[in-house]
Amino acid sequence: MVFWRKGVADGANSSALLCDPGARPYATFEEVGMTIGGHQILDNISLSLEEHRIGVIGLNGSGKSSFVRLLNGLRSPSRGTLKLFGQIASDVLKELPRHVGFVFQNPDHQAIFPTVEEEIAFGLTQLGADKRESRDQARRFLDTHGCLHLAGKPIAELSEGQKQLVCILAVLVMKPSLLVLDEPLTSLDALASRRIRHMLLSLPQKIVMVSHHLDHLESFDRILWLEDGTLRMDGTPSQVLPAYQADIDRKFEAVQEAEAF
Ligand SMILES: Nc1ncnc2c1ncn2[C@@H]1O[C@H](COP(=O)(O)OP(=O)(O)OP(=O)(O)O)[C@@H](O)[C@H]1O
Repeated sequence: MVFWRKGVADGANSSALLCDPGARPYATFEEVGMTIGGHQILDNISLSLEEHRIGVIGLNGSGKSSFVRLLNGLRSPSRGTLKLFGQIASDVLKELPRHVGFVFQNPDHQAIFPTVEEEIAFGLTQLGADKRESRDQARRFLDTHGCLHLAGKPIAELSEGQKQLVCILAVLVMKPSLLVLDEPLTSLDALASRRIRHMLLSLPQKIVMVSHHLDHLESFDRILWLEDGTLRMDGTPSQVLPAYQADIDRKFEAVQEAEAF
């Protein structure tokens, strides 16, 4: 499923679209913070995003999912200024789903239609295609990606890897300029993970991907390391990944030492 807010801009009124999908940077955070229920989740994030491949890392609860949810309007800042595709994010919430495809860790949180074809077709109807046209387009799209054999299959009967692939295709069919992936490969076996990663890296779309697998991010252009809701480090994989790994090693040793006493 693709997340649409009620009244999303459709094909008929596309002249009213405000976002520039080619904007560089496509996202600008100025002292952005987020508080939910009195709990500070993100604080004082200032950065611009324009690289083709950006990885987001950090320990559990560091704010990665909250951060990437800001990019498609699933979450909103409580403080600071967030601009997406050249516009203040809160001014373009309805338009964001056409530019930002969001893939969740668990396909069961995303797929809502009974069959693969319906899941893929839904996004096309949201873009203005009629039902029949969207079904035809969905089948052609599945064919292009070597998945036509899955078209009529119930999503519930697919393997985890097939489900995740369908979720990614359901987002891609709408040709977003940015793909945001929140740990999309976690439940996949090594082969399925590698195949989907290979497919993702061959896409023309810009990608922001959360991952706990540091080796999956080695070829990326930029890594953001979040810690306790703040940006701890921002740089190339060769700068950030070893520093993050060393920090984990230090924390592990500290816990071991504390437990020894
Ligand atoms: N709706 C919410 N209400 C209250 N607290 C929340 C909410 N969503 C997230 N949090 C808290 O915000 C913090 C960051 O959560 P988030 O899911 O962004 O972290 P994460 O880095 O993605 O974690 P993980 O690696 O475990 O997925 C956590 O302490 C979490 O409990």
